[in-house]
Amino acid sequence: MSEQELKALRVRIDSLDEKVLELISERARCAQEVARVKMASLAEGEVPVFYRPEREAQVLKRVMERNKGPLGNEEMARLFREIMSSCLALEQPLKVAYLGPEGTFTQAAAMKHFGHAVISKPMAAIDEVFREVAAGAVNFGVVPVENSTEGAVNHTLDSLLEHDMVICGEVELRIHHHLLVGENTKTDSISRIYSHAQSLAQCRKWLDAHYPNVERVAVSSNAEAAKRVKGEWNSAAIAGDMAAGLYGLTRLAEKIEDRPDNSTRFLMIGSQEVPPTGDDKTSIIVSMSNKPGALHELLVPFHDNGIDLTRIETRPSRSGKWTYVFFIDFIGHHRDPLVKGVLEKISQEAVALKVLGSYPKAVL
Ligand SMILES: O=C(O)C(=O)C[C@]1(C(=O)O)C=C[C@@H](O)C=C1
Repeated sequence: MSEQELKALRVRIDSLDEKVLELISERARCAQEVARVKMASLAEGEVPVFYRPEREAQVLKRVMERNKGPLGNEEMARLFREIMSSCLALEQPLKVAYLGPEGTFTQAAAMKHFGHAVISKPMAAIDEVFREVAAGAVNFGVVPVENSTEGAVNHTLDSLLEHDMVICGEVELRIHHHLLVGENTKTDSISRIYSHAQSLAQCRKWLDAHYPNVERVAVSSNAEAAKRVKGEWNSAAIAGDMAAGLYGLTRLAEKIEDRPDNSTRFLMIGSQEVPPTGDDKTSIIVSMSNKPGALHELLVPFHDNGIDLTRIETRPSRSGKWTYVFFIDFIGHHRDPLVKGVLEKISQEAVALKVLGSYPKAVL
């Protein structure tokens, strides 16, 4: 390519950037207008709701449907995700608490869902995220709920039982783990590997094969593990890209998770009910009486109405020995007439039924 050709293409890019810039600014002014309309149409004492997850899901889906390339759908949606995040920040900067410290996969999930224009607050434990949301100190919380290799995150399920929260969104993240060391580490004398218990479990076979005699130490998060090894000489951490970058660690081995499709699903919790989008999921907790066939009774209405269950999890109930509650996720919104009917049928048989929330299926 000649210098002249390159110059001409850059002139074209400059001119396109000017147009993109003007269009993004016009969109941002439009969002400011939306905020004005929302404020103007409030009834006496009503609180404005600026964040609209159902609308955001619609915008991102539309972008993906209309995208003709060469950028991929996910890539294009990610760009629009950030534009929308900045537009929302003009209306109201969202405050989001997540399972910290900085650099956790939960932080990455929060950014994937809300974009980077939010004010984010790392919390030390899952329960603290719930308490922060319950206290109204933040608009939303982000917590992990299940991993494709290791299963349920029980702390989150138990917190959902204890607190009155609304689930208003979900996001899935591919989880890649690396073995990380600080600059002073003697790599041939590693005697200890830190990580979160779930991450150690997700890399169990790799660790058995490569570091069978090294002590595995479970800490509160993999970002915490990364933070610790920064100053230590004989230790390594298992953590992801964000933590590696944040603490300036070197990757001794990359993508060491036992399953290449290792993914984690995260929930957005808050107090805002989300209207139907036509492509939603609902999460409920049900407790049935301890009698034969109870689980069958619970599942029949779903089957009879052709409603897809996406997950069912059992946890001991807090109210009696050997009694259980079921966490169920299914396709549909609790305002859909079909779903309404199923929930009514279940509540006739159940000891207790709580709808945790209906929310758009993850777009990104
Ligand atoms: O449509 C709205 O209600 C808006 O506030 C606009 C907008 C957007 O930028 O498209 C911004 C924030 C909302 O969460 C959803 C969409």
